[in-house]
Amino acid sequence: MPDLRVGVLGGTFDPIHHGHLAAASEVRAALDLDRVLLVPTAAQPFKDAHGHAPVEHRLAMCRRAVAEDPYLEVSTVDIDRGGTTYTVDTLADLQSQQPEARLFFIAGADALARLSEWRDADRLLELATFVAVTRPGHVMTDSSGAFAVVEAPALDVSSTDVRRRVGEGRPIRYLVPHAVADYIEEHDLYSGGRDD
Ligand SMILES: Nc1ncnc2c1ncn2[C@@H]1O[C@H](COP(=O)(O)OP(=O)(O)OP(=O)(O)O)[C@@H](O)[C@H]1O
Ligand SMILES: O=C(O)c1ccc[n+]([C@@H]2O[C@H](COP(=O)([O-])O)[C@@H](O)[C@H]2O)c1
Repeated sequence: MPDLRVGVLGGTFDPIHHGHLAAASEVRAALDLDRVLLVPTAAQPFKDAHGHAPVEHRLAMCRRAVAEDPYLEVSTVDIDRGGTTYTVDTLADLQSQQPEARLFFIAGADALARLSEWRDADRLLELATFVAVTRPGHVMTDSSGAFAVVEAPALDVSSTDVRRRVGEGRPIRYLVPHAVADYIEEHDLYSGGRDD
């Protein structure tokens, strides 16, 4: 039986936006993946977890965002493990859940720029094929050829921008799925104007 080809897009997703979804969708098609898992972090090692929306909200928004795409799924592997989220653990746990899968870890150019500082950086490239996606405003720094590179649709949207807009009372429709915009409104997220 041929290997299952599974993409893994880890993220804080505070909140998930169309840049994430377009990148996941592009990589899935470009690399002929069977599916892409969106994996919300419990606590990203380089970010202050207390500054972020509670994991329940970040997870709920991810679930709403993928509801209508048969190729995208949400995995709670990092949330279930808890503590600080290290990708070396994410990949090991996903591989033991799906021994037949070949994993493709997807990250934007900004995230991969600091890959050498990630836990067990040397081992990571053995656990998955790393896929770098282009992102407006961020230069792809890797010239080692260690990553597969996929040109994502150039959507210049960030979670920081979405949070800031909500805080300023500006629209976020068309930057995030409608179901995510509705969720943010229903739960009054980000209205304090935090922009970290
Ligand atoms: N617009 C985008 N295009 C391509 N990749 C993206 C885009 N936005 C985020 N990514 C990638 O998705 C992954 C998860 O990103 P993350 O959840 O940190 O979103 P973010 O918009 O960068 O958030 P923040 O503004 O809070 O730092 C990272 O690998 C990041 O590089
Ligand atoms: O493993 C690490 O040391 C490590 C350090 C920084 C980021 N990551 C992972 O990179 C992914 C993207 O993170 P972020 O902050 O851009 O959403 C997410 O899955 C993080 O867990 C992982």
